This record gives sequence, structure tokens and C-alpha cells, in this order.
Amino acid sequence: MKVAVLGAAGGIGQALSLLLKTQLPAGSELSLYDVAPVVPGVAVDLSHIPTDVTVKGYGADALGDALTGCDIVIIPAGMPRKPGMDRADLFAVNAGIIKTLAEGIVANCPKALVGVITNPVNGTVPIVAEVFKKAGTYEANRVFGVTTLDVIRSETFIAELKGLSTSDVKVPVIGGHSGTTILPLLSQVEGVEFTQEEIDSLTPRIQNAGTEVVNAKAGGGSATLSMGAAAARFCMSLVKGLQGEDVIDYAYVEGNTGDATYFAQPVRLGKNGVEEYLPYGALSAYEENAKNEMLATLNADIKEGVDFIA
Ligand SMILES: NC(=O)c1ccc[n+]([C@@H]2O[C@H](COP(=O)([O-])OP(=O)(O)OC[C@H]3O[C@@H](n4cnc5c(N)ncnc54)[C@H](O)[C@@H]3O)[C@@H](O)[C@H]2O)c1
Ligand SMILES: O=C(O)C[C@H](O)C(=O)O
Repeated sequence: MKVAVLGAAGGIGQALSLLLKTQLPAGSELSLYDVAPVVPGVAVDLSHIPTDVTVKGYGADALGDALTGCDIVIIPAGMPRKPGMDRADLFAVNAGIIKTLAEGIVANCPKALVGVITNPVNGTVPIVAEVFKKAGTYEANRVFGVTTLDVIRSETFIAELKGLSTSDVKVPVIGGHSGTTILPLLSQVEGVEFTQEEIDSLTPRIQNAGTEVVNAKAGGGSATLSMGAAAARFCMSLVKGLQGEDVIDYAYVEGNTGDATYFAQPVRLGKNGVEEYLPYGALSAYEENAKNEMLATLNADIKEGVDFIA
């Protein structure tokens, strides 16, 4: 198993790489790429941890070497938000970065599973897909927007609210990854009942959790540690799928819900990435309304990404 992290020297990149060094199967290779000159040092640092995963660092001029032979590529490269900014404000800077990295993947490991973390996810995933389409190598089942942070936040907040162990709380989150496009399906949380008042406060808390971190870091960036944990969890789902395990997870994909071209939904993972697109099930009236109200925003975000490549 060869896994590349693009943007590996950043806040998410370092946390994710640390977790992958300790969680990837023995014999794996972790390939760390970044334009920041510290990346070889990050690789040397991690390489001293005693696990059977080799780590190599690649600088700005070595994207091809970093990607050659990769089974999985996770991308947290690009600029994070500061207080007062929306994720959409990052498009101008991050779209070009994602395009360049996607072109590198097309050229060096077109069959890899690609997990996109860089914001705005609603638009950067379509950019990756369009770069692949242009090259004639697009397979929708191999491209994912990583929305796991919305899932783990939901698990945490609900466990806190209801006095449960986080390991007993499973929360489906569908839609996109920004503001109201993040739609936690509280009606589907097994074994937990919510009052309307709880739904009215929990739903926006989950939707605005990224902003909560951005404001708390006061100009020092956005979520990195929780995102590192979320990305590692999603990457390990991809790894298990590649190893032949039957895994179901949520991700932002070009799927089959009919709501928008790209939409976070449950997927069955396997040797080719998505093996099966699964239905998200029945929504409450509150959730149905919230979904219908956010689709215009989500569709505009997707169009921005598609148009960037067109
Ligand atoms: N999907 C999510 O849930 C989620 C959660 C948190 C953050 N994010 C996003 O992830 C991105 C990274 O956040 P961060 O906090 O790690 O930022 P950061 O600034 O700490 O790290 C970003 C890294 O990307 C590198 N980089 C920049 N251009 C690059 C290029 N062309 N090739 C390779 N590397 C490049 C930088 O050198 C830096 O090391 C941001 O866009 C942020 O908004 C997404
Ligand atoms: O909020 C951000 O800008 C980062 C990330 O998308 C998050 O949800 O924490």
C-alpha cells in the first residue's frame, strides 16, 4: 500500500501523517509531498517512530516521484480560513493548487483513490473530477471529498449532549461541506431521541463547528488536529476497502442521490473505491426542508469548480 499526503507539512498534513504512520498496514509506504521546505524534515521526524511503515519526503519539484505507484492520495494542500472568511473565499487560491495536484495524479497514478480535504470541498472535488475527465481517465468511484469531520463532530456533540459513549453514536451526515450544505440526519441516529429544541440547536452547531474552531484559533488557522483524525479514519476506510473488507462510510461523491451532481452519501467501499452507492434513507420533514433549501448553494459551489476547468 502506497499512500501519498499532498500538503503533508501543514497543520492537517502533519497530524494525518503521524496517524497514518501508526495505523497503515505493515509494509506500507507513506509519501509526503509539500512545497514547504520543511517536508523532508517532517518525513525524517516521522521515520523515527517504530512502525513497519516507511516514510519519504518529497519537495516542490518531486510531485511525480511522490505520486508514482500510489494506491491512495489524500490532499490537504492549500490555504485555511481566518475569522470573517467563508470557505468559498478560499476558492481563488486553492482552485489552482488542486488543479495542479490533480494533473500530477492523472500523470503518475491515475488509478489511485483520491480524497480531497482542501476547501472549499464543494468546489474542489469537481475540479479534480474535471481534470480527470479532460484526460479521459475519470472514474467517479475513485474521487472523494472528505466529509468525515462533520461525522466525528456530530458523534462528539451528541454523545456529550446525551451522556453517551462516542463509540455508541453513529450519525449520517449528507450534502456538502460548508454551512447549511452540511446536513446531519439526527432523525436516523439509532437509540437516541431529540426534542425539536435540541434539533434546532444541534443542527447549526454541527454546521458551524468549523467556524467555532476558526474563531477560537483567532487567525491561527482552522481545524487541523480533529481533521487529521477524521482524515486518518476515512483513509483507513479506503485502505480496508482495498484490502477486500466490506466497509460503509460517508463521503462527498459524484453519486446517485439525484439531489446534486456531487453529494455526501453513504457508500460501500472496496477494491475499486466505491463499489456501491447507498441510499441515505428517509428524512424527517425538518431535514427534507433543510436539504431543499441548501441545494441552490451546493449547486452554485459545484458549478464554480466545473467552470474553473472548463
Ligand atoms: N474538509 C475538511 O473538513 C477540512 C477541515 C479542515 C481544513 N480543511 C482545509 O484543508 C486545507 C489545509 O488546511 P491546513 O490547516 O492544513 O493548512 P496549512 O496552511 O497548515 O497547511 C497547508 C499546507 O499546504 C501546503 N501547500 C500549499 N500549496 C501547495 C501545493 N501547491 N502543493 C503542495 N502543498 C501545498 C503548504 O505549504 C502547507 O504546508 C485548507 O484549505 C482548509 O480549509 C478542510
Ligand atoms: O471551517 C473550516 O474552514 C475548516 C473545515 O472545513 C472545518 O470544517 O473545520
